[in-house]
Amino acid sequence: MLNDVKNNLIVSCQALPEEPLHSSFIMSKMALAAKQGGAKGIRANSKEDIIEIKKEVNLPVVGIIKRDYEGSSVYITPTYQEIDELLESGCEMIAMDATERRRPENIELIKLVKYVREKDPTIQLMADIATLEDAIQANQLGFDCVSTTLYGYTEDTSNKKLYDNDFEFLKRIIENVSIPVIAEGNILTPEMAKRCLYIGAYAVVVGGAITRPQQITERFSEEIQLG
Ligand SMILES: CC(=O)N[C@H](C=O)[C@@H](O)[C@H](O)[C@H](O)COP(=O)(O)O
Repeated sequence: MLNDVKNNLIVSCQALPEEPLHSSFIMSKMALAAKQGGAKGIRANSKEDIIEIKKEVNLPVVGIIKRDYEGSSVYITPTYQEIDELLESGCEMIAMDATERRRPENIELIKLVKYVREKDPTIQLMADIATLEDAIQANQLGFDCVSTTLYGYTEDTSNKKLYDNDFEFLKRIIENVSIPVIAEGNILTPEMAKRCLYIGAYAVVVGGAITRPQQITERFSEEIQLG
């Protein structure tokens, strides 16, 4: 999958149960629209959505399963259960939370990496990270790439955005790991996506700015009210 998306756009097509577009059918059409617009890969949540998306487009898919467990704030592919479901989904890459936070049942990240490698050596692994330390650890654990997905979304980084100080965090990750670094999270415009690639990101994942109309509308209505 990495070869297919190099220097290109991956569109994240996700709508959680509480969101207006929650539906595997709608996500498959979002993926089709993304493909028609030039996306070279799709990021998607849940086995059901991935299966529907795969029927509609022939693009490689980064699969995740978001699931909440009591006592852990890790929710992106947290346990073996979600990995088993993704292995059945047909996705080409699995992304998982690779932060140093405690996982459900204290499962160690390295064990999940080994599990995927044993079950299906052809599937690539993306580490969703929030700090430089997470990225370095993911590199050492043998992930195929890291993505800045969780920067700004953990207890320690909650006041941050990827685009702060001209993507300073992204630059720091690129300087310190040897695997491809994907820019993901709060990339709101084509110019920002281009800037990430110029800085040295391997590929860019854009979600809400393309596939979450409630977020897009909010930015318009806020701006109008400010005016
Ligand atoms: C933090 C978290 O749970 N991120 C999720 C990860 O899959 C998605 O909700 C995001 O849409 C995705 O990362 C793309 O980011 P953005 O929608 O900002 O372009």
